[in-house]
Amino acid sequence: MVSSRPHIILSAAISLDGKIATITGDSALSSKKDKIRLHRLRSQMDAILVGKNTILQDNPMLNVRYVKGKNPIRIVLDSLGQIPTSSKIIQSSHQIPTIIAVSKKASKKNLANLAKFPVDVVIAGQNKVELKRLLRFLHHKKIKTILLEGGGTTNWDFVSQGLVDEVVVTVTPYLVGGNKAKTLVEGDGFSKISQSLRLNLCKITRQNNELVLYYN
Ligand SMILES: NC(=O)c1ccc[n+]([C@@H]2O[C@H](COP(=O)([O-])OP(=O)(O)OC[C@H]3O[C@@H](n4cnc5c(N)ncnc54)[C@H](O)[C@@H]3O)[C@@H](O)[C@H]2O)c1
Ligand SMILES: Nc1nc(=O)c(N)c(NC[C@H](O)[C@H](O)[C@H](O)COP(=O)(O)O)[nH]1
Repeated sequence: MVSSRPHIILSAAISLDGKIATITGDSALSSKKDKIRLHRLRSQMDAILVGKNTILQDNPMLNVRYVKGKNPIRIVLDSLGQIPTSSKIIQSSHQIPTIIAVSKKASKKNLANLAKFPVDVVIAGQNKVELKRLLRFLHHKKIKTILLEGGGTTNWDFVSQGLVDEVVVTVTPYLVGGNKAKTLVEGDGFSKISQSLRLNLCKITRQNNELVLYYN
């Protein structure tokens, strides 16, 4: 069957207790070896997608720098178009193609600020970004594969709509606790295990103190 949307791989590092960051938002969980593995995976993807909070918290580059390889297109979900133009992703948009997906709720002022940079602003949805609509657009733009790099809120949006095809999770040797610390998948959650997304474990690799789990 020919798919009408990109293939989506959810990727993250988690603590042993399933968190993707501490209560203060510190997400430096991966070892250097894991970052090298992640960047190799990034270089094989057409695009990387994250939610706005990950940009605010981590100010990531979302590029390939620990290995040689091509940079994927970067996509940020940001309903209101509030991402600061001082963020690394906007500041480096001259070098790496960058898409900001917003809804019709984004203010003219925010859109005008973004328009000062060579970012592609895509309006897809009334209040939030309608993921299926955005994915259709990306598919037309020849984006066949997306690495979904969180955070937990964005992961839930994709999981709850049946839009995750694979999961690659690095289990790191930390117990961080905190009932408000973000977990791999946030949102309302499924009520029943029988309704939740069930995957098949297809590969495990060990990197010293970490395990990388591959599910599809
Ligand atoms: N350990 C890891 O692998 C990893 C990976 C990514 C992020 N993180 C951490 O996760 C935390 C952030 O996670 P989070 O759950 O707070 O936020 P998030 O990064 O998922 O961003 C959520 C925001 O993205 C936007 N968004 C999401 N879905 C949208 C949609 N459908 N339409 C429009 N906008 C949408 C909204 O503004 C929403 O508030 C940070 O602390 C970050 O460090 C960790
Ligand atoms: N595999 C993985 N291990 C981590 O320890 C971690 N924090 C992330 N998190 C993904 C998230 O998107 C981060 O913001 C980027 O990993 C930072 O991205 P850059 O290095 O600046 O490209 N992913």
